[in-house]
Amino acid sequence: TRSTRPQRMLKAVQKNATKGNPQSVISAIDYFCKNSEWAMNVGDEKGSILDSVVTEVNPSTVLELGTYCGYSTVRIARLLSPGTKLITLEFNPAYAAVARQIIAYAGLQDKVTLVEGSSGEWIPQIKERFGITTFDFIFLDHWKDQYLPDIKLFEECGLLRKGSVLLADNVICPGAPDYLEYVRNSPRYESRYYPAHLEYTKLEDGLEKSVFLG
Ligand SMILES: O=c1[nH]cnc2c(O)cc(-c3ccc(F)cc3)c(Cl)c12
Ligand SMILES: [Mg+2]
Repeated sequence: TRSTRPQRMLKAVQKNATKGNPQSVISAIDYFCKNSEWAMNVGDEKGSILDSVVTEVNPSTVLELGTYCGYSTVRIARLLSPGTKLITLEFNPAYAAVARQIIAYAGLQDKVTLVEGSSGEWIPQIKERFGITTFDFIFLDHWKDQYLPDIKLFEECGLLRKGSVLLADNVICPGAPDYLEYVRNSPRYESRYYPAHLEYTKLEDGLEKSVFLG
């Protein structure tokens, strides 16, 4: 049967990237998406903004919602201090299977814990399962309708501390208007929009960075 787009992306990484070299994996995926098939990775333009926020925060505890093929997982993990690990949640088992291989090809498997399941199911279990008290950095890149319920769940589960940084992809395209309204109007967050474009296109999109004020 015909391969899937994530499987073709993995083949492109294995063909064009250098094992153990995260930057070459990132470049190989961007090349594949620009020249062969569009795919919903955060991409190089928004990815550079992601890099700058991760570098600024220099987090000890990191959560990513929405692994897909692991492109942003690799972008984040390559910037973490030695000994720091990130947890990434993926609902789709086929995506998770490809992501594990792409993360391993980049040589970052020891810095990543990939969990298969839904954010709603897993967020309440994180403290006890992973010994986390609060997250320094959270990247929301799963399903737009889940952004708002999940940020409320973070608050309810006591997973945020004064200064926790949440960065959300796709707040314009496909768009998360209820999430934006919440973080921009809540007195508990300081929010800022980073304008950019939908990955590999000229369509408007951007990232929303929200700092929890406690
Ligand atoms: O579902 C998504 N999760 C995480 N990131 C996503 C993303 O970066 C882009 C898109 C998207 C946007 C426009 C379009 F025409 C088709 C797909 C989606 Cl749908 C997601
Ligand atoms: Mg996205």
